[in-house]
Amino acid sequence: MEQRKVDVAILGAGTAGMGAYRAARKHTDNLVMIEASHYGTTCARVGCMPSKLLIAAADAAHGARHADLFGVRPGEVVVDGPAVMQRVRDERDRFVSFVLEAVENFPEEHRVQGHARFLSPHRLRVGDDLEIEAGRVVIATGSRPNIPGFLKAAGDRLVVNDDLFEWEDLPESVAVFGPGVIGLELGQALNRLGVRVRMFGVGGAVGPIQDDEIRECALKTFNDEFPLDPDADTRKIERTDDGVAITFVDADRGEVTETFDYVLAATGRKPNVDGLDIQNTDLELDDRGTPVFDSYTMRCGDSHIFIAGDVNAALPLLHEAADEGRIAGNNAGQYPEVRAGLRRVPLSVVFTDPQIATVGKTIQQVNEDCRGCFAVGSVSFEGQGRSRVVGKNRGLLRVYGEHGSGLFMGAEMFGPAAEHIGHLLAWAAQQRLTVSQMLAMPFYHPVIEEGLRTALRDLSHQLSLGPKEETHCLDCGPGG
Ligand SMILES: Cc1cc2nc3c(=O)[nH]c(=O)nc-3n(C[C@H](O)[C@H](O)[C@H](O)COP(=O)(O)OP(=O)(O)OC[C@H]3O[C@@H](n4cnc5c(N)ncnc54)[C@H](O)[C@@H]3O)c2cc1C
Ligand SMILES: NC(=O)c1ccc[n+]([C@@H]2O[C@H](COP(=O)([O-])OP(=O)(O)OC[C@H]3O[C@@H](n4cnc5c(N)ncnc54)[C@H](O)[C@@H]3O)[C@@H](O)[C@H]2O)c1
Repeated sequence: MEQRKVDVAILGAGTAGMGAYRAARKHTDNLVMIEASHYGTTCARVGCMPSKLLIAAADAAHGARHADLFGVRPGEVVVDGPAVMQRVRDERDRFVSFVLEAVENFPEEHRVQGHARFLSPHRLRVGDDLEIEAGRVVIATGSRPNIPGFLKAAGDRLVVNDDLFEWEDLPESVAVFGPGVIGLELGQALNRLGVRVRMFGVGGAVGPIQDDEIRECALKTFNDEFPLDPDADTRKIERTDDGVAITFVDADRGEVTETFDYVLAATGRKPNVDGLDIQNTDLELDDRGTPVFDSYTMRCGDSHIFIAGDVNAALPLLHEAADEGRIAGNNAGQYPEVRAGLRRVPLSVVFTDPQIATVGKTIQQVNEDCRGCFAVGSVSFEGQGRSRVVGKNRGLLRVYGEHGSGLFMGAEMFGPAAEHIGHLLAWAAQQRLTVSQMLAMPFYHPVIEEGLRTALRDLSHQLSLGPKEETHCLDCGPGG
């Protein structure tokens, strides 16, 4: 058995692990980054990037099909499945190659391949023939799809996001289980590429939406495109000669059976803690078996172990994994000195059409923090000038502010350009701006952001800080 002794060991070479490695290396050259599988990160290989590539193809098809709105008739729209999937893979491989290049630039002695697990708080076993004694450890092992047992009846036709990007062609039909972020993004994209899609949820959830009015609006809009039951009653799943037969209760038709080529499990992700023999660390675990940690230092209890990225199940997003990795790596490197790192205002974007953005506190958190003393401003994008001009006039934005202080607290949006408006709102929340300060900022004309101004004016009025928003106000140009 080979033995090594290092100052810092990092488990996982994803976004969080690589960030941790770079930060820790500023403090010591005696460190290792251990990767159980492929280098390249979840984001580039099977996550953010290939999903957005598929969505880009879907947007192109959708745009061509709806050009008629503008009097433009491109003719029959043909989706060439193999060409769509080829571009997804080619561009994906390009993104992955940049990550691989970065890893190859790390000194060879810093890179170890094999599955790591704890033998004791300071000792790690990697594969069968390496033992590492580590002064400090960063756990950055990511997450994997969580597949409910009943979906296994789909047999070889059960797929997760990783499999989908390897398809050589588009199938005829896909049943998507889980209308969460992954299910909505991939399901809508497949549907727009001509694949028959039906979406099955549980408990009524739609993506990350917490505001009931936004959820209603999103649910109705998605259902105009493909059937999405957020609380489906699925009776039976069976692998047949033709694919997968799913028996479920349809609101209009009662119990029906529909056959699909594939079942996509998008039913949430599971932190990769279970393969770590975490019980050998003596760390305190929460009721899901995840180590209890400080979200500013990423330190587990008062130990020498830090945890960053999807594995801690707190904010499973790319920019959060990068921040957490940096904080964890820095603290592991300079241990026993441990410092709080910069955490940002929560921001998430779902790349559906319309997009979903959530910013700052949820409506439930605002209610709790303000003890009920808050107001909501809103705007519908149906009549909003710029949104109508570009034919993207669907959706709703709701902004939350505190009575008295006039502080902007958070927002949820289902609408056009939510990826951009979400950023403006997150920057305002992080600067702790009041609604009046936000309204003092410039707004160009005609832009979708004028819709944000309308929502803020409404909020200002609801907080008794400003007049009622005029309908068709002329200083905003038509349709603010
Ligand atoms: C389909 C999809 C789309 C997404 N889209 C977006 C998006 O648009 N925007 C966004 O912000 N986020 C998105 N995400 C989320 C984002 O990809 C993750 O939050 C991010 O990649 C997490 O990085 P990580 O470093 O924690 O994990 P990973 O990148 O998964 O890295 C963990 C690494 O640890 C390794 N590992 C596991 N166990 C061990 C072990 N015992 N020993 C050694 N190594 C081990 C794994 O092999 C893996 O390489 C998406 C995710 C998916 C699945
Ligand atoms: N645009 C982005 O930023 C982006 C894109 C994709 C993924 N992600 C990240 O990846 C994480 C994981 O995504 P996800 O979509 O797997 O998880 P999720 O938690 O967003 O959604 C899972 C969905 O599956 C549903 N579900 C659970 N069990 C079910 C069952 N038995 N039948 C039907 N539905 C069921 C849940 O109610 C939920 O709606 C997200 O939380 C997000 O942080 C982000």
